[in-house]
Formats: sequence, C-alpha cells, structure tokens
Amino acid sequence: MQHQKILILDFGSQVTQLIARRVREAQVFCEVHPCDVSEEWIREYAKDGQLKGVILSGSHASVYEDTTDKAPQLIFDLGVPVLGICYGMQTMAYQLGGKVEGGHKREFGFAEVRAHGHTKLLEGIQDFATGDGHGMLNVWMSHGDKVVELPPGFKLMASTPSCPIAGMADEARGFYAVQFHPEVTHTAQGKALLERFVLRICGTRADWIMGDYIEEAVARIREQVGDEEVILGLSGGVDSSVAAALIHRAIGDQLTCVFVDHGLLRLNEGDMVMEMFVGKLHAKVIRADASELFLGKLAGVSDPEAKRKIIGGEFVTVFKEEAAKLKAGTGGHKGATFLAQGTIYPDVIESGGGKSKKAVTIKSHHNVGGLPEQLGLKLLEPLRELFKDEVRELGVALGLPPEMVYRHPFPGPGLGVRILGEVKKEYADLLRRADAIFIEELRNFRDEATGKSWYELTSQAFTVFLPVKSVGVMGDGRTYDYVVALRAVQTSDFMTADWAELPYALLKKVSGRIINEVRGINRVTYDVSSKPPATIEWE
Ligand SMILES: Nc1ncnc2c1ncn2[C@@H]1O[C@H](COP(=O)(O)OP(=O)(O)OP(=O)(O)O)[C@@H](O)[C@H]1O
Ligand SMILES: O=c1[nH]c(=O)c2[nH+]cn([C@@H]3O[C@H](COP(=O)(O)O)[C@@H](O)[C@H]3O)c2[nH]1
Ligand SMILES: NC(=O)CC[C@H](N)C(=O)O
Ligand SMILES: [Mg+2]
Repeated sequence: MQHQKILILDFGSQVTQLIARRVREAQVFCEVHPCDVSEEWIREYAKDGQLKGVILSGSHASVYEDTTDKAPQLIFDLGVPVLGICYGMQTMAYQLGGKVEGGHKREFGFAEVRAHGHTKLLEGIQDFATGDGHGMLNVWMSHGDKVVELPPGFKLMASTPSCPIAGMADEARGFYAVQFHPEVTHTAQGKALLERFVLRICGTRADWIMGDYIEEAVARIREQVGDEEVILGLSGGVDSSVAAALIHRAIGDQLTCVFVDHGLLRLNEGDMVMEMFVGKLHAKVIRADASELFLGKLAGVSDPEAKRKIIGGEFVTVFKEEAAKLKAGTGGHKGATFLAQGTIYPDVIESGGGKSKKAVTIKSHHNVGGLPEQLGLKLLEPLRELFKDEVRELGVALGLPPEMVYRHPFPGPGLGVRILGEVKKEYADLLRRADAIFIEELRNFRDEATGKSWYELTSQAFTVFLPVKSVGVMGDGRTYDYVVALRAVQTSDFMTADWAELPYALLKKVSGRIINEVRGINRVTYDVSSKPPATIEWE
C-alpha cells in the first residue's frame, strides 16, 4: 500500500526528530530530509502524488545572513500546505517577501500566545481564554530573531507581548507558520496543532498503524529477498529481536540468526534468547559460544577503549566465521546473500544528510557496521523507517513478549564495559547475579502515583562491578570483598540523562539482597551522576 506522506525539511534544529514523532503519533507517515535537497529531488519525491504537506524545522541560524540555508523555493509552488516552525517561519517570511530582524532579546522558555483572527490551524485550540474571550496557548519558545513584517498575502495568526508576529498564515495558499515549537511537550496543544495540520489542513490519510504495517513489511521483505538466504546478528536487544521476528514471519527458514555469546551477557540471557527464538518462534539460530575466546583476548587488558576495540574486533571475526560456514553451503544452505540489521530511523537520520555534527569520539560504539562490504552481502534493514516506540509496537504485534520488547537497551560489548578495568570470568559471574537482583527489584517496586514499576520509570538501569575491595563485617566475622555501583537513569534520547531518584526503600532492599545473596560483594553504592558530564555506562 502507498502511504500518503509529509516531508519534514531539517534546518538543523535539536528537536526536528520530535516533529516527526508527533506526526507519526497522528498515524501519518513522514520523513525527515536535509533542507538543502535539490529541486530535482523534490520533484521526484512528489511525483507519485502522495506528498500532502511540508514542514520546515527550526535552526540555530539566522535567515538574514547570506550564508544560511533557505527552503528550496519549489516547495512553495507544489500546491501543498507548508508549516514553518521557528526558523521555518522566519525563512518562509523572508523568502515570500516579509521581513525578519535579529538582535532582539532572546525569548527562551514558556510564553503565553494569543490567537488572532480565525485560522484553520488555531481555531478552537486553546489552553485558556482571556477576559475578553481570546484564546490563549501555553507554548515553548526558543528564538532571538523575529518576523517584523508579514509577507504579502499573510495575516497575523498569533502574538506575544515581546513577539507581535508569533504566527502567520496565508490560508488561500495553505501556508502556516508559528514562532513557537509545537513539537515539544511543553507546548500543551502542540500535538493537537500538528495533528490538525497534517490531518485537516493537508488532508493526509491516517494509515500509519503498526498492526497493519506487518503485512506491508512482510510483502516488501519477500519481494526483496526472493528465494535467497539471509543472516542476522541477534543480540537479544530490542531492535535485532524485532527485526528477526519480522523477517522470520516473512521468509521463515530462509533466515538464519547468529547469536554471539561473548560471555558478557546478563544472567540467563543466552538461554532466554534461545528459548524465545528457537523454542517459541521456531527460528533458526546459531548460538556461537565464544566466551572463552573473548575472555582470553581480554585477559590483562584494562584500558576501556582497548577493551571495546577487542570486543568489536572479535565480534566481527566470530560473525564472519559463522557467515562463511553458511556460505560454504553446509547443512543444505545455498549460502546467505543478505545481511539483515536492526537499523532504526534515528540511526538513519543521525548518520545521513551530511548534517550530522559529529564531534570527538567519547566512546567507540560497537556495532556490525562495515560488515556487509567485508562479507560481500547485500543489506536488509526492514526497520529503517521506524522510531524505537514504533519498533516496540511492531514487536508486540508480532507476538514477542512485552518483557523483551520493553527492555532497557543493552550495549553490544555487554558486561565488558560494566566491569571496570580488566575483565575476568569471576567478576562477570558476580556482576550477573548482583545485576539480576537489581533488575528484579526494579520490576517489583511500583510508584504509587503512576502505578508503574521503577523498571518502566527508568530508561536504563544496571549494575557496575568495581574491582576494589572494602572491609565489612558479616556474622561477627571480617569480610574483605568487592564493591558494586547501581546505575539508573532517565532520559528520552540517551544523549543527556538524569540519575533516577529511586525510592530509598528500593535501594535498601537491593543492597540488602545483593550483600546477603552474592558472596564476594560486601558493599553497594548508588551512582548520582548525570550525563553530561558523566556518561551512562562507566566505560
Ligand atoms: N551478542 C550479539 N550477537 C549477535 N549480534 C549482536 C550481538 N550484540 C550486538 N549485535 C548486533 O549489533 C547490533 C547493534 O546492537 P544494539 O545494542 O545497538 O541493538 P540491539 O541490541 O538490537 O537493540 P538494543 O538497542 O535494544 O540493545 C544488533 O542489532 C545486532 O545485530
Ligand atoms: O550498542 C551499543 N554499543 C556500544 O558500544 C555502546 N556503548 C554505550 N552504549 C549505549 O549507548 C547509550 C549511551 O551510552 P553512554 O552515555 O555510556 O555513551 C546507553 O544506552 C549505552 O548503554 C552502547 N550501545
Ligand atoms: N529555534 C529556532 O529556530 C531559532 C531561529 C533563529 N536562530 C532565532 O534565533 O530566532
Ligand atoms: Mg543491544
């Protein structure tokens, strides 16, 4: 099925992805592309008649400077509605004959916006009304420049005391713009406003529904793969698990999963993954038990980056070996010609478009990128247009258990980056048991106000092994044992994170259980560092 679509042009705002999230929540398909796509590209993109509207994002730049990006002029001639947000509004004004000025006081944070006149966008949407009956919106602003003169054909749609033109519209042409940010949750009516733009003003069909999407994705995978074979690196994490379940639904035994057990998995994780995929889904999974290999290579190495490089390197070696066995045609295999990956949409946006602002390497993230070239395999990435929430919904619709789909992410190098310094099997065994207790209690403890468990209320939680010993007393005897740190964070994007204010009763229970049940650990600490300046993982 062809989905109607909304095009979001990204001028480099920090929150462009949120625009796409909000539009998807309205069950409308949309894509983010860099603002400097060529007119030729746009024509091609709109050719099938499915493009129903365009949204222009914010930016750190100022439109009146010669060097800054402008919207491709063509989008104003496509005959579809356009919504400008912040910089998007400013560039719309500037390009269509209005005036934008800078040098004003920066307006950052909450503002009350007054709606003027009647426009299809704001009519009837309000948080409260003034004494004289005007609709008011509580919004979030982040700008220094402003539109000071409307372009011809536009009327005033919204204002604040410090920003007299905070919204404008030319309804005949379907052009709307707001200086505030409807995509952030601080703008109370923002979701309603974006929903109204895409559904009512653009008239887009609300047909982006994960339950229905399965059928579509399955058909596409079948068409792409034909009768060839596929291999996939299965980690037990969310993305690779959902990708595996989806591809398995499409092509059954033509899929072989390779699950590398590097000896740095969580308690019973390997068995759980096998039980789920082999026991329940009847998928073909090769469990490569490489723990001795990994632990052997890691012996004596304590530098975090060196450890990451070793794990990443050995991972590729093991994966290649297993893939080569399949290629050799053993066990009735014709040999895999596709490598499947659980790449999701944020990965695509962040790495594409030439707009990514890559800075210094803080950590070398492990992944299987680069493998296809070395292996001479074609890529199969069925999740590359989905956000994490959508991947999770899809996983549930595919019948994966919610505990698996709503798991916290787990880094590829696993416990290797949660055992500080040199990795030893003894340490990994202690850490696994302590970590399992922490996670179990996070699932048990519920927050009274929300009814949610603390596992649900945190984005990522785990235990870190510190290879230092401290003195304790147990049963009147002296102990001299290891220390662990508990880490629990709340974050929406993992780029920044706050340490979670876990209830004392929960921390008390966890520390009591770990010290009593895990012989070898006699002290538990709680990590109260936010990111930045700390990172989520300790290495
Ligand atoms: N132990 C493993 N065995 C096989 N493949 C792995 C393993 N660990 C990681 N991978 C591969 O590396 C990819 C990237 O890992 P990453 O942790 O980013 O994603 P994930 O595990 O699928 O999901 P999540 O973000 O929930 O952890 C995985 O999709 C998987 O293909
Ligand atoms: O697949 C992965 N391979 C890695 O090498 C890796 N290192 C960190 N992480 C995860 O990334 C998020 C941010 O972590 P940091 O704040 O520690 O950089 C957190 O969710 C981390 O768990 C990794 N994930
Ligand atoms: N968030 C934005 O899009 C800001 C636009 C522009 N840089 C300003 O300061 O007004
Ligand atoms: Mg993972």
